[in-house]
Amino acid sequence: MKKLGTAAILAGGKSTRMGFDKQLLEVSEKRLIYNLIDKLNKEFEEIIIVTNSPEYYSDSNIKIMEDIIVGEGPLSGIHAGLKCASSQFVYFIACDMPNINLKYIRYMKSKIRDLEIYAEIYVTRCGKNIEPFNAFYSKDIIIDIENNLSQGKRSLRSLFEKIPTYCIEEKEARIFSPNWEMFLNLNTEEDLRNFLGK
Ligand SMILES: Nc1nc2c(ncn2[C@@H]2O[C@H](COP(=O)(O)OP(=O)(O)OP(=O)(O)O)[C@@H](O)[C@H]2O)c(=O)[nH]1
Ligand SMILES: [Mg+2]
Repeated sequence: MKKLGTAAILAGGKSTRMGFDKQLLEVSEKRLIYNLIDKLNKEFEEIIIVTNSPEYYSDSNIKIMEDIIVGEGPLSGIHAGLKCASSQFVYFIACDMPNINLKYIRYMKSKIRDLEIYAEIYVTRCGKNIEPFNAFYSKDIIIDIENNLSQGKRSLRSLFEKIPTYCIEEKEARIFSPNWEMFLNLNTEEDLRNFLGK
């Protein structure tokens, strides 16, 4: 199996804070998710959208995957993305993250390929927290996600605590994205207005 090569976009959330389905977000009259796909195509051979509304994507040749364990939040999406992926590690991004940074993706890939450490998740630290997206997860953790969800553990944090996780330090990541724009996510209408400069 190839080590790298698959990217997955999570697009199956409830968008409660935004008030409309975020997978339909538009920037300059183009659907944001298609911008993400165009960029990811430069760095990945396989792109998967994990959504529960496949009808939104009839016009595209990307892979569409629906949640297998439905209704458990981001872990549902990561689980389905990993199941569907043909590479060992999968890059995950959320459909509301407009600033994909290809240089940082390449940097993370080089860590996965070249570091002589064992990790199944590659994420970035931000203060005391961990950024769950713009990150890589291994197919080997599918079973751990299933175990967590069967015990009602829906948080990504409980996953990071139990699985060998490599954290890129905030200082290191800021070299690529000084204002942390590569982790920006548009959760509310205000976030969207600020992003569009309106
Ligand atoms: N496939 C899938 N993706 C999900 C699910 N829940 C959240 N996501 C995705 O995970 C990412 C981060 O989630 P949030 O930003 O909290 O999105 P959300 O849950 O739709 O928004 P809120 O309801 O406002 O919290 C987004 O890309 C969501 O689409 C789910 O149950 N399935
Ligand atoms: Mg969000």
